[in-house]
Amino acid sequence: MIELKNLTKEYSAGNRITTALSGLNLSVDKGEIFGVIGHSGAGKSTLIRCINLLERPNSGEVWVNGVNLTSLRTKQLQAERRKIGMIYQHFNLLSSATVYENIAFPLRLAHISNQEIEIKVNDLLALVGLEEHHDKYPAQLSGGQKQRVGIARALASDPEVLLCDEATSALDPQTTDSILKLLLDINKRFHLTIVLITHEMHVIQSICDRVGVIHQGGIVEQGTVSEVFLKPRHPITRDFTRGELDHSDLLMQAINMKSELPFSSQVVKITFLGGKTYESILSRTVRETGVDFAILQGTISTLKDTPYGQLIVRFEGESEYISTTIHKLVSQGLEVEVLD
Ligand SMILES: Nc1ncnc2c1ncn2[C@@H]1O[C@H](COP(=O)(O)OP(=O)(O)OP(=O)(O)O)[C@@H](O)[C@H]1O
Repeated sequence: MIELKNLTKEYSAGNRITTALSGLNLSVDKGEIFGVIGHSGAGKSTLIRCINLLERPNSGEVWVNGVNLTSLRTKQLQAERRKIGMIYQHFNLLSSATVYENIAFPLRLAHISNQEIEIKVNDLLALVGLEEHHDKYPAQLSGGQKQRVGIARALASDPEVLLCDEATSALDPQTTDSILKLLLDINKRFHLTIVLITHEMHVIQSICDRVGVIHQGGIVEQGTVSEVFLKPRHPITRDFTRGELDHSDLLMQAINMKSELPFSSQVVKITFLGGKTYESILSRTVRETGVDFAILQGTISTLKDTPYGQLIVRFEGESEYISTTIHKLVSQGLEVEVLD
Protein backbone atom coordinates (compact mmCIF):
# COMPACT_ATOMS: atom_id res chain seq x y z
CA MET A 1 0.00 0.00 0.00
CA ILE A 2 2.78 2.42 0.97
CA GLU A 3 6.38 1.95 -0.06
CA LEU A 4 9.18 4.28 0.81
CA LYS A 5 12.25 3.46 -1.23
CA ASN A 6 15.67 4.66 -0.23
CA LEU A 7 14.43 8.04 1.02
CA THR A 8 16.97 10.67 1.86
CA LYS A 9 16.05 14.09 3.19
CA GLU A 10 18.47 16.82 4.09
CA TYR A 11 17.67 20.23 5.51
CA SER A 12 20.05 23.07 4.98
CA ALA A 13 20.08 26.14 7.17
CA GLY A 14 22.84 28.58 6.23
CA ASN A 15 25.89 26.43 5.58
CA ARG A 16 24.73 23.70 7.95
CA ILE A 17 23.20 20.52 6.54
CA THR A 18 21.13 18.15 8.69
CA THR A 19 20.37 14.70 7.37
CA ALA A 20 16.89 13.82 8.66
CA LEU A 21 16.37 10.63 6.60
CA SER A 22 19.21 8.59 5.18
CA GLY A 23 18.32 5.82 2.73
CA LEU A 24 15.13 4.90 4.58
CA ASN A 25 13.05 1.95 3.35
CA LEU A 26 9.63 1.05 4.67
CA SER A 27 6.58 -0.78 3.44
CA VAL A 28 3.10 -0.66 4.94
CA ASP A 29 0.36 -3.14 4.03
CA LYS A 30 -3.19 -2.19 3.12
CA GLY A 31 -5.53 -2.07 6.11
CA GLU A 32 -2.89 -2.29 8.80
CA ILE A 33 -1.98 0.13 11.55
CA PHE A 34 1.73 0.72 11.26
CA GLY A 35 3.53 2.64 14.01
CA VAL A 36 6.91 4.33 13.74
CA ILE A 37 8.56 4.95 17.07
CA GLY A 38 11.70 6.93 17.72
CA HIS A 39 13.31 9.44 20.02
CA SER A 40 13.22 13.18 19.44
CA GLY A 41 15.15 14.15 16.31
CA ALA A 42 15.17 10.59 14.90
CA GLY A 43 13.30 11.73 11.76
CA LYS A 44 9.68 10.72 12.55
CA SER A 45 7.96 13.94 11.46
CA THR A 46 10.08 14.16 8.34
CA LEU A 47 9.20 10.56 7.50
CA ILE A 48 5.44 10.99 7.87
CA ARG A 49 5.46 14.31 6.01
CA CYS A 50 7.32 12.63 3.14
CA ILE A 51 4.47 10.14 2.68
CA ASN A 52 2.14 12.84 1.35
CA LEU A 53 5.05 14.94 0.09
CA LEU A 54 4.37 17.83 2.46
CA GLU A 55 8.12 17.40 2.68
CA ARG A 56 9.89 16.44 -0.54
CA PRO A 57 12.75 13.94 -0.16
CA ASN A 58 16.07 14.82 -1.82
CA SER A 59 16.15 11.36 -3.33
CA GLY A 60 14.18 8.13 -3.22
CA GLU A 61 10.61 7.25 -4.14
CA VAL A 62 7.27 7.40 -2.35
CA TRP A 63 4.67 4.93 -3.63
CA VAL A 64 1.09 5.02 -2.33
CA ASN A 65 -1.47 2.56 -3.68
CA GLY A 66 0.62 1.77 -6.75
CA VAL A 67 1.31 5.42 -7.65
CA ASN A 68 4.80 6.92 -7.51
CA LEU A 69 3.95 10.27 -5.89
CA THR A 70 7.48 11.56 -6.35
CA SER A 71 7.03 11.44 -10.13
CA LEU A 72 3.75 13.40 -10.28
CA ARG A 73 3.12 16.96 -11.42
CA THR A 74 1.36 19.36 -9.02
CA LYS A 75 -2.19 18.76 -10.22
CA GLN A 76 -1.95 14.97 -10.21
CA LEU A 77 -0.25 15.12 -6.83
CA GLN A 78 -3.11 17.21 -5.42
CA ALA A 79 -5.59 14.57 -6.61
CA GLU A 80 -3.58 11.74 -5.02
CA ARG A 81 -3.16 13.73 -1.79
CA ARG A 82 -6.94 13.82 -1.38
CA LYS A 83 -6.74 10.07 -0.74
CA ILE A 84 -4.34 10.66 2.14
CA GLY A 85 -5.78 12.19 5.32
CA MET A 86 -3.62 13.58 8.09
CA ILE A 87 -4.07 14.50 11.74
CA TYR A 88 -1.65 16.50 13.84
CA GLN A 89 -0.34 16.79 17.38
CA HIS A 90 -1.71 20.33 17.70
CA PHE A 91 -4.85 19.59 15.67
CA ASN A 92 -4.35 22.44 13.09
CA LEU A 93 -8.01 23.48 13.17
CA LEU A 94 -9.30 26.77 11.79
CA SER A 95 -9.93 28.78 14.94
CA SER A 96 -12.45 31.12 13.32
CA ALA A 97 -14.60 28.28 11.95
CA THR A 98 -17.11 26.11 13.80
CA VAL A 99 -16.67 22.37 14.26
CA TYR A 100 -19.10 21.85 11.38
CA GLU A 101 -17.19 24.19 9.07
CA ASN A 102 -13.82 22.71 10.01
CA ILE A 103 -15.05 19.28 8.95
CA ALA A 104 -16.74 20.70 5.83
CA PHE A 105 -13.59 22.57 4.78
CA PRO A 106 -11.99 19.91 2.51
CA LEU A 107 -15.42 19.24 0.95
CA ARG A 108 -15.92 22.91 0.11
CA LEU A 109 -12.46 22.97 -1.48
CA ALA A 110 -13.56 20.02 -3.62
CA HIS A 111 -16.73 21.95 -4.67
CA ILE A 112 -19.14 19.40 -3.19
CA SER A 113 -22.78 20.60 -2.99
CA ASN A 114 -24.12 21.99 0.30
CA GLN A 115 -26.65 19.20 0.51
CA GLU A 116 -24.01 16.49 0.19
CA ILE A 117 -21.76 18.32 2.63
CA GLU A 118 -24.53 18.38 5.21
CA ILE A 119 -25.11 14.63 4.96
CA LYS A 120 -21.39 13.86 5.06
CA VAL A 121 -20.53 16.17 7.95
CA ASN A 122 -23.46 14.94 10.05
CA ASP A 123 -22.33 11.34 9.50
CA LEU A 124 -18.79 12.25 10.53
CA LEU A 125 -20.00 14.17 13.59
CA ALA A 126 -21.87 11.03 14.67
CA LEU A 127 -18.85 8.84 13.96
CA VAL A 128 -16.57 10.88 16.22
CA GLY A 129 -19.28 11.55 18.83
CA LEU A 130 -19.50 15.32 18.44
CA GLU A 131 -23.10 15.82 17.24
CA GLU A 132 -23.88 18.19 20.09
CA HIS A 133 -20.83 20.34 19.48
CA HIS A 134 -21.25 21.11 15.79
CA ASP A 135 -21.64 24.88 16.20
CA LYS A 136 -18.88 25.37 18.76
CA TYR A 137 -15.51 26.92 17.93
CA PRO A 138 -12.22 25.06 18.56
CA ALA A 139 -11.44 27.26 21.59
CA GLN A 140 -14.57 25.91 23.29
CA LEU A 141 -13.44 22.27 22.96
CA SER A 142 -11.17 20.00 25.01
CA GLY A 143 -8.00 18.58 23.43
CA GLY A 144 -9.65 15.22 22.83
CA GLN A 145 -12.67 16.87 21.19
CA LYS A 146 -10.36 18.95 18.97
CA GLN A 147 -8.60 15.80 17.84
CA ARG A 148 -11.98 14.21 17.07
CA VAL A 149 -12.70 17.20 14.79
CA GLY A 150 -9.26 16.65 13.22
CA ILE A 151 -10.10 13.01 12.60
CA ALA A 152 -13.53 13.84 11.13
CA ARG A 153 -11.96 16.46 8.85
CA ALA A 154 -9.29 13.99 7.72
CA LEU A 155 -11.97 11.41 6.90
CA ALA A 156 -14.18 13.85 4.97
CA SER A 157 -12.50 13.06 1.64
CA ASP A 158 -12.86 9.29 2.17
CA PRO A 159 -9.09 8.72 2.27
CA GLU A 160 -7.44 5.33 1.83
CA VAL A 161 -4.61 6.26 4.17
CA LEU A 162 -4.60 8.20 7.43
CA LEU A 163 -1.33 9.69 8.64
CA CYS A 164 -1.15 10.51 12.35
CA ASP A 165 1.63 12.89 13.35
CA GLU A 166 2.02 12.42 17.14
CA ALA A 167 -1.78 12.63 17.29
CA THR A 168 -2.08 11.88 21.01
CA SER A 169 1.08 13.51 22.35
CA ALA A 170 -0.74 16.62 23.56
CA LEU A 171 -3.46 14.61 25.35
CA ASP A 172 -3.77 13.15 28.85
CA PRO A 173 -3.61 9.34 29.20
CA GLN A 174 -7.37 8.81 29.41
CA THR A 175 -8.10 11.00 26.38
CA THR A 176 -5.21 9.34 24.54
CA ASP A 177 -6.88 5.97 25.05
CA SER A 178 -10.24 7.22 23.78
CA ILE A 179 -8.62 8.64 20.62
CA LEU A 180 -6.65 5.41 20.07
CA LYS A 181 -9.89 3.46 20.42
CA LEU A 182 -11.52 5.70 17.82
CA LEU A 183 -8.59 5.19 15.41
CA LEU A 184 -8.84 1.42 15.87
CA ASP A 185 -12.59 1.56 15.25
CA ILE A 186 -12.09 3.58 12.04
CA ASN A 187 -9.37 1.19 10.88
CA LYS A 188 -11.65 -1.81 11.32
CA ARG A 189 -14.79 -0.19 9.98
CA PHE A 190 -13.32 1.33 6.80
CA HIS A 191 -10.30 -0.96 6.36
CA LEU A 192 -8.30 2.26 6.41
CA THR A 193 -4.50 2.02 6.36
CA ILE A 194 -3.09 4.03 9.26
CA VAL A 195 0.51 5.16 9.70
CA LEU A 196 1.31 6.85 12.97
CA ILE A 197 4.44 8.26 14.48
CA THR A 198 4.98 8.43 18.21
CA HIS A 199 7.61 8.41 20.91
CA GLU A 200 5.29 6.46 23.24
CA MET A 201 5.46 2.67 23.45
CA HIS A 202 1.95 2.65 24.88
CA VAL A 203 0.52 3.93 21.59
CA ILE A 204 2.27 1.19 19.62
CA GLN A 205 1.26 -1.46 22.13
CA SER A 206 -2.40 -0.40 22.14
CA ILE A 207 -3.34 -0.32 18.47
CA CYS A 208 -0.51 -1.12 16.05
CA ASP A 209 -0.17 -4.33 14.04
CA ARG A 210 3.41 -3.67 13.04
CA VAL A 211 6.08 -1.26 14.17
CA GLY A 212 9.26 0.25 12.80
CA VAL A 213 11.90 1.75 15.07
CA ILE A 214 13.55 4.85 13.60
CA HIS A 215 16.97 6.06 14.64
CA GLN A 216 19.21 8.64 12.95
CA GLY A 217 16.99 8.75 9.89
CA GLY A 218 16.78 5.00 9.22
CA ILE A 219 14.56 2.10 10.29
CA VAL A 220 16.74 -0.02 12.60
CA GLU A 221 14.22 -2.72 13.44
CA GLN A 222 10.72 -3.62 12.26
CA GLY A 223 8.19 -6.42 12.54
CA THR A 224 4.97 -7.34 14.25
CA VAL A 225 4.53 -5.55 17.55
CA SER A 226 4.96 -8.78 19.51
CA GLU A 227 8.19 -9.68 17.67
CA VAL A 228 9.75 -6.28 18.18
CA PHE A 229 8.32 -5.60 21.60
CA LEU A 230 8.97 -8.95 23.24
CA LYS A 231 12.32 -9.70 21.59
CA PRO A 232 13.95 -6.32 21.01
CA ARG A 233 17.33 -6.58 19.29
CA HIS A 234 18.46 -3.02 18.70
CA PRO A 235 19.57 -0.93 21.73
CA ILE A 236 17.10 1.84 20.81
CA THR A 237 14.23 -0.68 20.79
CA ARG A 238 15.41 -1.94 24.17
CA ASP A 239 15.26 1.65 25.43
CA PHE A 240 11.59 1.80 24.53
CA THR A 241 10.69 -1.60 25.96
CA ARG A 242 12.71 -1.28 29.15
CA GLY A 243 9.80 0.26 31.03
CA GLU A 244 7.83 -2.97 30.71
CA LEU A 245 10.25 -5.09 32.70
CA ASP A 246 12.35 -2.70 34.67
CA HIS A 247 15.96 -3.78 35.07
CA SER A 248 16.19 -2.04 38.42
CA ASP A 249 19.11 -2.36 40.83
CA LEU A 250 16.98 -4.52 43.12
CA LEU A 251 16.27 -6.98 40.32
CA MET A 252 19.94 -7.08 39.34
CA GLN A 253 20.84 -7.83 42.98
CA ALA A 254 18.34 -10.68 43.03
CA ILE A 255 19.74 -12.05 39.78
CA ASN A 256 23.34 -11.81 40.99
CA MET A 257 22.86 -13.49 44.37
CA LYS A 258 23.38 -16.93 42.80
CA SER A 259 26.71 -17.59 44.56
CA GLU A 260 25.18 -16.92 47.99
CA LEU A 261 22.40 -19.48 47.59
CA PRO A 262 22.68 -22.94 49.22
CA PHE A 263 21.27 -24.64 46.09
CA SER A 264 21.92 -24.40 42.36
CA SER A 265 19.77 -21.87 40.56
CA GLN A 266 19.11 -20.27 37.22
CA VAL A 267 17.38 -16.95 36.50
CA VAL A 268 15.27 -16.89 33.34
CA LYS A 269 12.86 -14.57 31.59
CA ILE A 270 9.74 -16.42 30.44
CA THR A 271 7.46 -14.86 27.83
CA PHE A 272 3.87 -16.04 27.38
CA LEU A 273 1.90 -14.87 24.34
CA GLY A 274 -1.75 -15.20 23.37
CA GLY A 275 -3.82 -17.95 25.02
CA LYS A 276 -0.73 -19.34 26.73
CA THR A 277 -0.67 -16.27 28.97
CA TYR A 278 -3.54 -17.64 31.04
CA GLU A 279 -2.57 -21.32 31.04
CA SER A 280 -1.00 -22.97 34.06
CA ILE A 281 2.02 -24.19 32.08
CA LEU A 282 4.63 -23.05 34.58
CA SER A 283 3.06 -24.55 37.68
CA ARG A 284 2.29 -27.81 35.89
CA THR A 285 5.85 -28.10 34.62
CA VAL A 286 7.61 -27.48 37.92
CA ARG A 287 5.29 -29.97 39.59
CA GLU A 288 6.52 -32.57 37.11
CA THR A 289 10.22 -31.72 37.44
CA GLY A 290 10.27 -31.00 41.18
CA VAL A 291 12.02 -27.64 40.69
CA ASP A 292 11.09 -24.66 42.90
CA PHE A 293 10.86 -21.11 41.64
CA ALA A 294 10.82 -17.58 43.01
CA ILE A 295 9.21 -14.80 40.99
CA LEU A 296 11.57 -11.81 40.81
CA GLN A 297 9.48 -9.64 38.50
CA GLY A 298 6.44 -9.97 36.30
CA THR A 299 3.95 -8.25 34.07
CA ILE A 300 0.78 -9.25 32.28
CA SER A 301 -0.65 -6.91 29.68
CA THR A 302 -1.94 -6.84 26.10
CA LEU A 303 -0.50 -6.06 22.69
CA LYS A 304 -3.52 -4.73 20.81
CA ASP A 305 -5.97 -7.66 21.36
CA THR A 306 -3.34 -10.23 22.30
CA PRO A 307 -2.53 -10.92 25.95
CA TYR A 308 1.09 -11.45 26.91
CA GLY A 309 3.02 -12.01 30.09
CA GLN A 310 6.66 -11.78 31.05
CA LEU A 311 8.06 -13.27 34.23
CA ILE A 312 11.57 -13.21 35.55
CA VAL A 313 11.92 -16.24 37.82
CA ARG A 314 14.74 -17.97 39.64
CA PHE A 315 14.56 -21.74 39.33
CA GLU A 316 16.01 -23.55 42.33
CA GLY A 317 16.97 -27.23 42.39
CA GLU A 318 19.26 -29.78 40.77
CA SER A 319 20.77 -28.17 37.66
CA GLU A 320 19.77 -31.17 35.56
CA TYR A 321 16.13 -30.75 36.59
CA ILE A 322 16.30 -27.03 35.94
CA SER A 323 17.47 -27.75 32.37
CA THR A 324 14.60 -30.21 31.93
CA THR A 325 12.16 -27.58 33.18
CA ILE A 326 13.40 -25.00 30.67
CA HIS A 327 13.28 -27.57 27.89
CA LYS A 328 9.69 -28.51 28.75
CA LEU A 329 8.58 -24.87 28.86
CA VAL A 330 10.07 -24.22 25.43
CA SER A 331 8.46 -27.35 24.01
CA GLN A 332 5.08 -26.02 25.20
CA GLY A 333 5.55 -22.83 23.18
CA LEU A 334 6.95 -20.42 25.77
CA GLU A 335 9.98 -18.21 25.12
CA VAL A 336 12.66 -18.75 27.74
CA GLU A 337 15.74 -16.55 27.95
CA VAL A 338 18.47 -17.50 30.44
CA LEU A 339 19.61 -14.37 32.27
CA ASP A 340 22.48 -15.54 34.46
N1 LIG B 1 12.84 22.50 8.71
C1 LIG B 1 13.98 22.02 9.20
N2 LIG B 1 15.15 22.67 9.02
C2 LIG B 1 16.32 22.16 9.48
N3 LIG B 1 16.41 21.00 10.18
C3 LIG B 1 15.29 20.32 10.41
C4 LIG B 1 14.00 20.77 9.93
N4 LIG B 1 13.06 19.88 10.32
C5 LIG B 1 13.72 18.90 10.99
N5 LIG B 1 15.05 19.15 11.05
C6 LIG B 1 16.07 18.29 11.66
O1 LIG B 1 15.96 16.99 11.10
C7 LIG B 1 16.13 15.99 12.10
C8 LIG B 1 14.87 15.13 12.18
O2 LIG B 1 13.80 15.94 12.59
P1 LIG B 1 12.31 15.40 12.78
O3 LIG B 1 11.46 16.57 13.20
O4 LIG B 1 11.92 14.65 11.57
O5 LIG B 1 12.50 14.37 13.98
P2 LIG B 1 11.41 13.79 15.00
O6 LIG B 1 11.80 12.39 15.25
O7 LIG B 1 10.05 14.06 14.47
O8 LIG B 1 11.67 14.67 16.29
P3 LIG B 1 10.58 15.20 17.40
O9 LIG B 1 10.01 13.97 18.05
O10 LIG B 1 11.42 16.02 18.32
O11 LIG B 1 9.57 15.99 16.62
C9 LIG B 1 16.43 16.74 13.39
O12 LIG B 1 17.82 16.80 13.56
C10 LIG B 1 15.86 18.11 13.14
O13 LIG B 1 16.57 19.09 13.88
